[in-house]
Amino acid sequence: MKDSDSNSSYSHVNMKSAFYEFTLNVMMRMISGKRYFGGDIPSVEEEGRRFREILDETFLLAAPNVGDYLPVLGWLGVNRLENKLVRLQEKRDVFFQGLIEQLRKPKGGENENKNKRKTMIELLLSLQESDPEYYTDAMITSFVLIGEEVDHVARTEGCFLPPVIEVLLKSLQESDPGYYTEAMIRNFVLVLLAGGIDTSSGTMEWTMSLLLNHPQVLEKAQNEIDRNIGKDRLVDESDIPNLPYLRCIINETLRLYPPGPILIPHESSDNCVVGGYNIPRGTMLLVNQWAIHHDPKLWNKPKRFNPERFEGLEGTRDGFKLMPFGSGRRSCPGEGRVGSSYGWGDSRFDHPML
Ligand code: HEM
Repeated sequence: MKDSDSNSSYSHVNMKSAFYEFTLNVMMRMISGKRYFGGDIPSVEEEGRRFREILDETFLLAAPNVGDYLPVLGWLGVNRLENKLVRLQEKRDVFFQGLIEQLRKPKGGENENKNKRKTMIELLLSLQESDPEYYTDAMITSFVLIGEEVDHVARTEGCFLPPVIEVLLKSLQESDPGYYTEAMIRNFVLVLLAGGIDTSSGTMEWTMSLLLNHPQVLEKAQNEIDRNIGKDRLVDESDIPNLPYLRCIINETLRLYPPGPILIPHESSDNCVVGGYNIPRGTMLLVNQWAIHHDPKLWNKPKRFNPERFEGLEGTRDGFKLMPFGSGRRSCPGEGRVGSSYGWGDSRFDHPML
């Protein structure tokens, strides 16, 4: 890959680390306002690496648990999963409490106020003045923190979103300390990070691998970027809606290599019938999304990487045939972000290769 920092020609790039660090930076900026990698501050990078170890351990312990299928093993304490989970939770608590404390520290006087970003609540209150019926107090206090609407507000007001932890601490915890406890904030942040980092960086890695192995698709994607963006600047997040072929590539990558091949285990809240089988209430259900995405009855030549099959499709789902973000109430809340930040990340890596 061409090295943008030097006049010299090409250098080897470890794409796995590059995508992981990029995604971790994006997520951490959103959540705590921090950037771990690429800033040349060793102590901050060290904190990033510590966090990565915590995430790796979380995924190792979240792998299918044999005790779920053979409960007797769990009773005998064969893999001591519960002890390991308790120890991991202690480690995670220390890490996230540290993040909370850093953001709680009072920040410097007047200068800080001059450059201060508007908080999300301030933005919403200014909108309330123009449209009080829609932006009611109840709507503002219950506003979903991560969502398209918030993005929209920030964009139309032309400012950045304040970090999620700051909003949780400053506004929500102050207004309802009984509900927004520090344990709740720590776990909320952990779920967002655990759900968002490996899924996004892994998908970027698969996309790059597929593109390098299908040069004609890469060329078509580059032509689309040239036509719509030009060669004088890098792709920006707001360009993504003008890059429909890139969207097809993302969908085809997610079809072939969904980061959650059996989604997250669900539990039936009532007796129900699925595909003719009676499912009692309280049964653990796994959806084999991998099998659906590769089913020859649903897809023409399912093993082939063929982004064109998604031409004309808006979004990232096609009925129940394509559902890389799951479905229903517990589907992925990050879906809206993924098309923009992940597509943007990948296209930035595509672009310098021209
Ligand atoms: C390529 C990127 C991503 C993919 C393919 C993906 C996929 C998924 C899938 C399949 C589920 C389980 C849905 C189900 O069981 O029905 C899920 C859940 C979840 N995802 Fe994502 N995700 C991605 C990125 C993100 C991002 C960026 C975030 C955070 C901003 C995120 C946060 C979450 C959370 C919090 C859940 C749990 C939702 C719940 O249990 O109610 N994900 N994701």
